[in-house]
This record gives sequence, C-alpha cells and structure tokens, in this order.
Amino acid sequence: MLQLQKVSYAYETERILSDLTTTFRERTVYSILGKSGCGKTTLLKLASGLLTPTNGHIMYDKQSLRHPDASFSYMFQNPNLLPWQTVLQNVCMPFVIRHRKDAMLEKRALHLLSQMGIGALAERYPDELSGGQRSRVALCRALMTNPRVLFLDEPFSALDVMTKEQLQDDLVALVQEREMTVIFITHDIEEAIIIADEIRVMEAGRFIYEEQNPLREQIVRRDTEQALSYKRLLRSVLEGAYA
Ligand SMILES: Nc1ncnc2c1ncn2[C@@H]1O[C@H](COP(=O)(O)OP(=O)(O)OP(=O)(O)O)[C@@H](O)[C@H]1O
Repeated sequence: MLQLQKVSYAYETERILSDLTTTFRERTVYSILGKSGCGKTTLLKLASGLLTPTNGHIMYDKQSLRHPDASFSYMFQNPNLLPWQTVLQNVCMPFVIRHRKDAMLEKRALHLLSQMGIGALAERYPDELSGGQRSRVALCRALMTNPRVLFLDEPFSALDVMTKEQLQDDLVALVQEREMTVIFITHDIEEAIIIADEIRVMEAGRFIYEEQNPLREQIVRRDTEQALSYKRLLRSVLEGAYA
C-alpha cells in the first residue's frame, strides 16, 4: 500500500537515508526501533509526505505521494493540543481545519473520549489535564478522521511506566477495532512487542531486522518468558546496531 522505492534523503550535506526500498502493508501495525539519530523520524516524515525524498519515489496506492494524504493521521511525542480550546474542541480540530462539520462530529468525539476513559474531561482545557490525559486527547484527535494510516512518533515516551502501559493497551484495542496501518516509532523494546504485528530495527538509515512479531497472535503479557526472551533477542539486535 505504501512503498518507498530507492529513497534517499539528506539534510543539506548529511545523508540520512540511502536507496531505501521498503513496503508498508494494509492493516498492519509496524514498530520501528533504532538508536537515536539513525533516521526513524526522517523515515516517518518521508513515508507520510511531510518531507520529499532527495532521490527515489514514495508510492501510496500506486500513486506518487507528493504531500500528506487526507487518509493519514499523526501523533507525536508532544501532544500539541491548543491550550485555548477545550478537550472536545481539540479532538474535533481536524474537521475544523478541513472546514467540514457535521452533526455527528461532537457525538463521535465524545464516544472516542469515553472509549479512552476521559469522557468526563470533555469541557476541560489542556492545562487542566495530566500528561497521560493529554496523550489520550491527542490519540482521540488522531483517530477522529478514521485514518487509514496512523503515524506515531514516540507518542508515549514522556509518560510514567504505568500510564504508558495503559495507553499501549488502549492503543492495541483501538487499532483492533479499525482497519488501519500503524507506523509506530519507539525506543522501548517492550512497547514495540506489545503494539506491533511486525518489528523493524533501523541502523544508519536502513533496516537491519524486519520480522513478524512472533507474539502478535496472543494477548501479550509483558512478564511472560516468551515476551522476555523476545525482548532479549531484540536487545541483542539493537546492541549490534550500537556496537
Ligand atoms: N531538520 C534537520 N536539519 C538537519 N539535520 C537534521 C534535521 N532533522 C534531523 N536531522 C539529523 O538527521 C539525523 C536523523 O534524525 P532523525 O530525527 O530522523 O533520527 P531518529 O532516529 O528519529 O532519532 P531520535 O530517536 O533521537 O528521535 C540526525 O543526525 C539528526 O541530527
């Protein structure tokens, strides 16, 4: 569905990606791990049309991708909520930007907020929320348009462990209800395992590991021997990238 064909990218003289060819399939959740500075965010920005390759092509449904598609949605580490708008208004924001309104909009936003356990906060302002609640609002906003591809760049990395684990579980449940492709960047091996159908490890702008998550058909418990042993394997791949 989303294909990078011999994509290269350089910021001025610094070449980050070189001739990268890869595919992201329909209705698949990808976690991308990799050490800091290896090019994960650059890849995400290219795949989502926020950056244009220096060389090569990005194809979305066999058409050349020249700018972000309306079927894409994003969530970054910083929730980026508008402080002067209520939670409900923030969640409805993608439709305000697109000058589209319909009677069902608020109803849908309220439904999503209650699915995320924050329905009661709809009239609050962002500075009246905890970090975890702000991330939940940002996730609801990203899902409001029913995206076909959701790009997530370390969305939970600033949260405490328990809040992060709850959000990971909520994300998994929300994704299962929808037919979505998710491209999820993280530094956290356990998070990658909990979320993904397929795990990729990046090093210096290329993938050095691309495998189906062997635990994906199960309800993954973080502390099982299987999860811990897969975590060890991924750690050794990452350590190779750091060597
Ligand atoms: N706007 C920019 N201008 C110049 N160089 C940049 C810019 N953005 C990123 N870089 C450089 O490109 C390289 C890759 O950055 P990128 O953000 O893609 O890495 P990353 O793997 O996402 O890192 P992290 O895990 O730390 O977020 C880094 O060396 C970074 O300094």
